[in-house]
Amino acid sequence: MSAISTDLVTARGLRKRFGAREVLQDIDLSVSAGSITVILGTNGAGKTTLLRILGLLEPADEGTVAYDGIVPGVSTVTYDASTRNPTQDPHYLPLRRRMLLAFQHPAIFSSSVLSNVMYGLQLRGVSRAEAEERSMAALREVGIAERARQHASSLSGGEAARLSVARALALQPRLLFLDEPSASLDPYGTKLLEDLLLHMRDDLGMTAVVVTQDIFEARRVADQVAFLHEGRIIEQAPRDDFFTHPRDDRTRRFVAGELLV
Ligand SMILES: Nc1ncnc2c1ncn2[C@@H]1O[C@H](COP(=O)(O)OP(=O)(O)OP(=O)(O)O)[C@@H](O)[C@H]1O
Repeated sequence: MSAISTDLVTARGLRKRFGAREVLQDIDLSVSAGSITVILGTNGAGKTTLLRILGLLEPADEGTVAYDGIVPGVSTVTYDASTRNPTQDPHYLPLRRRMLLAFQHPAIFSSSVLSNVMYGLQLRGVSRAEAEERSMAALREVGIAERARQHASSLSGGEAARLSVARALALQPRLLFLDEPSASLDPYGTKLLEDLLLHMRDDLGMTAVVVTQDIFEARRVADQVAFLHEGRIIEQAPRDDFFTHPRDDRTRRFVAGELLV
């Protein structure tokens, strides 16, 4: 990460409610360009919902998100809660094309593994030949090139997770959102994923926001850590500060593996 870092994503005052339940409250979050920000939190804390809002898959009820320097030639794209359906709104299309969200159970199209990786590239206007070349290279990097012609629905959970990472590698989005990327990976797959994540940051200049419940994974990959608890960001800090000098007692207890009630 460069010494002078700019914030690529700045969320202010995000709130989200499902029925009577307030799932996110007054969320402020900053994501520096070229960094890996890990969102840690307990089950049901709102991590996936926050990722979906930041990734423009879900509207917030209140608040704004500024995306700086993601769309070429456009300094800032601002999202606010008056947009009811950011997924459909053409205003956000150039922004969405520069972002990729990868979920624990990736959306898999009913076609070959290779086509699943190529799809995003072709959607963005990359020629078929180049898309195939980049996709095969990505599948080799994640270790499932021999599955390229196989039907994607026949992949195991861990292989599907690798397919998600291959999509990111092939596409090289400016901003990558990963939801519990190593949840179904074996130790070798987890190491591969974490190494690729660091490679994407260091060599490809990508910025990532990673949701996990695994504090050890956060220690290994994070530049910044945000702790989300019961819909609120309790603390956001550089990794070492977060783990060695947590400011909030709930963060200290979470990091120590204690039950938060
Ligand atoms: N579409 C929805 N409709 C109603 N409630 C929802 C919806 N999506 C999420 N929730 C609720 O919002 C809360 C936060 O869910 P979310 O998936 O964001 O949490 P999480 O931190 O990712 O949890 P986990 O670690 O268990 O995956 C949960 O109580 C969940 O039941």
